[in-house]
Amino acid sequence: MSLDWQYFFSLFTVYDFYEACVVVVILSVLAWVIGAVLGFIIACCKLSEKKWLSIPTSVFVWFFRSVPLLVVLVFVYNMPQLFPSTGTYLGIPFFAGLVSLVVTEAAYMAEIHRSGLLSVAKGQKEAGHALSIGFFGVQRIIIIPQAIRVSMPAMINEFVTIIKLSSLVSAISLSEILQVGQRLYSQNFLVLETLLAVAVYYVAIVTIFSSILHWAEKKMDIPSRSPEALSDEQCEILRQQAKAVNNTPIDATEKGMPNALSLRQIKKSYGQHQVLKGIDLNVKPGEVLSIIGPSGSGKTTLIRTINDLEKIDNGEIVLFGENFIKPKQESVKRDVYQGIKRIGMVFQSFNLFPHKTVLQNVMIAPHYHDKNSSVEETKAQALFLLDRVGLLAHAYKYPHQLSGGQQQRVAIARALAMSPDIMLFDEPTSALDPEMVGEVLKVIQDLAKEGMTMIIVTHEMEFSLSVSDRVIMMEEGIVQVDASPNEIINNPNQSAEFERIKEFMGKVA
Ligand SMILES: Nc1ncnc2c1ncn2[C@@H]1O[C@H](COP(=O)(O)OP(=O)(O)OP(=O)(O)O)[C@@H](O)[C@H]1O
Repeated sequence: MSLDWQYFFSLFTVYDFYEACVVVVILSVLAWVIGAVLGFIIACCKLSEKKWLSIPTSVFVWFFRSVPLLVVLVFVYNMPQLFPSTGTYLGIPFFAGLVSLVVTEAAYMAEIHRSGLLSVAKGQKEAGHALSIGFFGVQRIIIIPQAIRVSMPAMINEFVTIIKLSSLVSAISLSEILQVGQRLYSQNFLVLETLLAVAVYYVAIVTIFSSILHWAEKKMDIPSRSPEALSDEQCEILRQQAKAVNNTPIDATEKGMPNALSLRQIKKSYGQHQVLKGIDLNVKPGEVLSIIGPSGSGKTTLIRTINDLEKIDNGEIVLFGENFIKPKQESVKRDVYQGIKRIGMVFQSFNLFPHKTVLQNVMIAPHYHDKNSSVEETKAQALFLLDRVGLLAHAYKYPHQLSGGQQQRVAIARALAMSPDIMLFDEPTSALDPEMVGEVLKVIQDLAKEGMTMIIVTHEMEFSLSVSDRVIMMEEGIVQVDASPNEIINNPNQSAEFERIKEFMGKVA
């Protein structure tokens, strides 16, 4: 027996096949898009801490991933027997097929989106929070674009699966490609030739759409983008556009000026482990404070409480005499967000947004908060800040194209873009190679000279002595020493505490 090739080729002129192809494409695209959106909502609910959201959605995913599509399909198509009012839509094979594909795909897509969302580093959310961007803003601008990039290859794969699964809808008499083929071979019994043609139609659809989606995926692939550094001439043009950010330091000598920060009896525990044991600390406007101490003494935890990245259990933090942070149950969201806006934070691991250019990273917070400013205005100020940290030439690069030191300088510019009254630095040089430490410390030093109020957690002992007005040494969750660099170095009263801090500094340096 041999195949009837003439008949096989004639099947590519059958109009019904082309009509069926359109049905398959519309059904698949709709199922993919609706499934992706629904799947995203389900993934967010599944990740929620609220049990009434996470439990039902987990059950939904578990159920529809377990039941074969064919069963869902036949069940949905026959649903009007149970609920006659649904017959208007579910009695139509196309709608019954679409509903079945959507619920099944939503369950699969939810798992794809969940892994995408989980893949976005925790630091990204924290960086958004530190820029006082609200929950939905963080999701929209920072988390979702990154999660979708991670999910994209699996989602493309899912589209191919949907196209193939759409052939099952022939079971409820939808006139799709397989059904047209079945109709033909039931008349002439040329089964193999017809199924071969059916396969070619499916392969063609899958190939065309996979190519389009792979092209889109490539367009979204940030690591493959590598914009060049700008030339001196290009930098000069940008420099002309740059506009100074109005960041006049607060006049500390002004009469009646309250403390920039007052920490009162701050306590914080992780489970049974009390990390902060009642910290009292006042920081005057314009003061530079370094926090040093052995590993695990609570330095990072303390600085993170100052912009609400860690909740406090007890005490309060007052910002320029105004209510700011209180324990969770007493906390006023508005006070917290208003306060965070006045504080810039620089993290050990930079936490730049990898899907945004250097310039966009710096523009993101002012653009989000100041709806009255034009994009040009925000851009001009961002260019000014980038020039100030020596990175104007890298404005259009992505974070992955920069060295650690450069990334940290962008992070400083990003924090300064909010015109903060206080800057917090959490071990800003710990993740850097030794040769890059200097360039970051220089930027911090310049800020200190300009009168910026700063709290710096650092292991750079010499730097802390040279740049700070006061050095705080923490040990086991309490402030052991609070003194000026001069007192520490000269120790005029032969204080045992200062000897201890000198000994510690000697060991670390
Ligand atoms: N999210 C957390 N959950 C549980 N324990 C934590 C958490 N974060 C910090 N800790 C614990 O709190 C203590 C203080 O940690 P912290 O990071 O504040 O110390 P550190 O002084 O900054 O140390 P290092 O200099 O090594 O960064 C440590 O014992 C740490 O294990």
